[in-house]
Amino acid sequence: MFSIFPKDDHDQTLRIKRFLMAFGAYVIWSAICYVGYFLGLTKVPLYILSAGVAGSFIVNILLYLIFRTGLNKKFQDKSLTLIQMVIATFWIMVVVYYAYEARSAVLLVYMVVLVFGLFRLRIRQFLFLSIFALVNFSAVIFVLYKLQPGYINVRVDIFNIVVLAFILPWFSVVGGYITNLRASISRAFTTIELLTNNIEDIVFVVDLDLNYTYVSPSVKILRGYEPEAVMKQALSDSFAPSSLDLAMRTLSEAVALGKSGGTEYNKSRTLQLEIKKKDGTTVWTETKFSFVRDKNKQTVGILGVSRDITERRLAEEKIRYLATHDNLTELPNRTLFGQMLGRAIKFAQRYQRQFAVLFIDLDRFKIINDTMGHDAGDQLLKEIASRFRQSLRAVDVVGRLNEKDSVVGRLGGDEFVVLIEEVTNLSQVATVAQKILNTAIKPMVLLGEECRVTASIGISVYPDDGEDERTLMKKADMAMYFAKEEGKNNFQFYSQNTHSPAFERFFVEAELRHALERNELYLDYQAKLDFKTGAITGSEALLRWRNPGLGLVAPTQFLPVAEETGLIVPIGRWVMKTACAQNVAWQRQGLPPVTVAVNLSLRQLMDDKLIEDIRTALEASGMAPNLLELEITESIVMHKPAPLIELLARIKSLGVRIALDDFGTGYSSLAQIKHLPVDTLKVDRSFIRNLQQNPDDREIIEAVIAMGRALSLNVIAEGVETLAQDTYLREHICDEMQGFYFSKPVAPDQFADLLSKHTTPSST
Ligand SMILES: Nc1nc2c(ncn2[C@@H]2O[C@@H]3COP(=O)(O)O[C@H]4[C@@H](O)[C@H](n5cnc6c(=O)[nH]c(N)nc65)O[C@@H]4COP(=O)(O)O[C@H]3[C@H]2O)c(=O)[nH]1
Repeated sequence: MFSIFPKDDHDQTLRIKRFLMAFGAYVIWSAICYVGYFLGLTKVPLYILSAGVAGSFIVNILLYLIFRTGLNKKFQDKSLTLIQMVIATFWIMVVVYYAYEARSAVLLVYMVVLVFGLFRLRIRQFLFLSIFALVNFSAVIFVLYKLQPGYINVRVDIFNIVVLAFILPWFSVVGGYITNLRASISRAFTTIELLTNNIEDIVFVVDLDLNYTYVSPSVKILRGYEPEAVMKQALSDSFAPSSLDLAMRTLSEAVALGKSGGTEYNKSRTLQLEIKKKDGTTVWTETKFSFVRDKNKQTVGILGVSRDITERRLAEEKIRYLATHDNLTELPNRTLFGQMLGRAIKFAQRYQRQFAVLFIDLDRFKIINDTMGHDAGDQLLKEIASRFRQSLRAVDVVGRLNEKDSVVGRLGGDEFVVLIEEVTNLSQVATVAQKILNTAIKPMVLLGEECRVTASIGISVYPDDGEDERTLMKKADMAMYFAKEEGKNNFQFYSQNTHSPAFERFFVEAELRHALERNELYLDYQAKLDFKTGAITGSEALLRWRNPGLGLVAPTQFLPVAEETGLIVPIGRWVMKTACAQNVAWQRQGLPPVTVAVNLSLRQLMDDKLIEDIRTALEASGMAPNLLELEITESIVMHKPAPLIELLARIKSLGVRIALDDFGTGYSSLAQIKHLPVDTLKVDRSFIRNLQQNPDDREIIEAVIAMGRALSLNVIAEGVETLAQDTYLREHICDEMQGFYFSKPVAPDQFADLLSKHTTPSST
């Protein structure tokens, strides 16, 4: 279809529109001429008038064709304003010639025509047009003067020429000024348009009534709306329900502050807001608000800049999700479950409600995982997780305690927890527990084979079994072990039975099995001090176990279990490796080299790989062998002397030192000690404890010191707690001491502090 404007050429369309406006002026002018003619105001012959009108129409059609063909673009003045005005001037001057008395009126019309030029012509073009007009007018007057002097009023016409001669240059100056102003405004707009077109952020301005006064074109990209469409919308229509309140509240506060002339809001404010899109979806933005102020620093509106942060939000949400959910089963992990449990406690406290925590362990999971592989194990966990989820009400929470960061990674991954809220009686909990057992036992196909797992469930109830998260988890865990002890595939409520010494022992054993991989073990170090110099000569590494359910467990409680079950071997290996690595770390911190003592139990001494383990610990850490001292209790050596002496000799051949711990209790004689490849005797703490009251203890201590001196062994007193004990031992020329009097066993950092303060002058 024909259109009077060219397609996709904004500038050319604009020029044609202007041209058509000018053409409109021609039409009006022609009509005025005819009206003037018929009213007898002009003596122009009709044929001249018609020829003029037809000529001007032809000229205008030609001009239109020039615009449509784009020929005008070849000219410097693409709008062809000057040509149009020159033609108009000529045509008006012809009419002036015939206008006689109406000359002044026609001149007035010409002045109006000149106003067009004010907006489009440069000074030079205007000057040219002015001279052209002046010459034309003067020529008309001259011709009239010659041909029809009766129509000339010399004084008036000369005055007209003089007025034109003054007015026209002035028009040129004003026109030039306006043209320059328009050019700079247009440049500014182009720059703004360029900026707003090229940034993806939405820039918008609202007035103090919260109506849009500007919206950048980028709104089309972000929201799918044309800027004009947004401008017509209410501001509140822009925000999704999740952000509507926050956005409107913030903006209203800002407006109130702006109106009251507040200055605190000077700094821009950033909010994360969800904004509606045309297609019904939403986009998350970071929107920065700031005041728009006028010259007098009065707030006149609010400027907002919205940036799309949907991807960032999604990434953040994903990170949050990953941090709080188990990857495999997508169940809440320990962290999130802990938070939910915390919330449940607060709720139950406030409304005096009961709830239950179920600790579920899959009975045969490890076997399946080991025999069928991890993939099958994962599949099983996923299946079980979805079964648990389905068998619970929506308000109940099921989580998985996957030890993601543990050394072995997957172990412990077969533990699930369930939170059953709003419990009115325990039979309700028992029903849920039974339902869980029933769903777990249902067969499933793994790698083409039909498998079954059973579950053992321990239950604790708030507030009867505990009022805090840790106690409830611990008791549910203990009850779960009790269920295992009761033959698996059953559930048990926590009760005092679960607390029997036999059960405690079982529980400690079960938990100790995971202690290493769950990083629950750590070492404290106790200083050994040289009596003569007052410097620290070494440390003793002492094993500690902190279990989430049991708390800090004393070595005397768990070491016998470790010893009986053989767990002491891998644990002892870890102790040796860690102690050597720590000792080297102190040296790297610039601290003087001191010995580190590690205790060895009978089971460790009987382990075939002991020598290899010692060597590995030394090599891995790079520690000098003579800085490692192995402590063996006197009683072990005395009861199994023959094979041990050989083993100790092999250990010594590595360059490692050996100390006899708890010395004095085994009644070793000088003759026996003589054959032992040892370096140090550690006087048992029981003799030190009573040395002031008990002369027998003093005698033993003195005998040990003498024995040590006779065999050139280092004698160290352990368990020194008082000044009196310290003084006595010092006076009896004991070599070293260890005990609470100087320092308790402490963490590595604290030991480093101690060491830096108590060094021999030569070693600093
Ligand atoms: N009352 C009192 N006690 C003091 C004083 N100075 C030190 N002690 C305590 O006496 C014990 C010294 O270690 P131990 O005789 O080798 O006795 C150790 C050691 O036989 C064994 N043990 C500790 N760590 C390990 C280890 O890594 N491996 C093996 N196999 N056994 C270890 O556990 C035992 C107990 O260790 P802890 O409970 O740490 O107890 C430590 C220490 O805290 C004092 O002035 N007063």
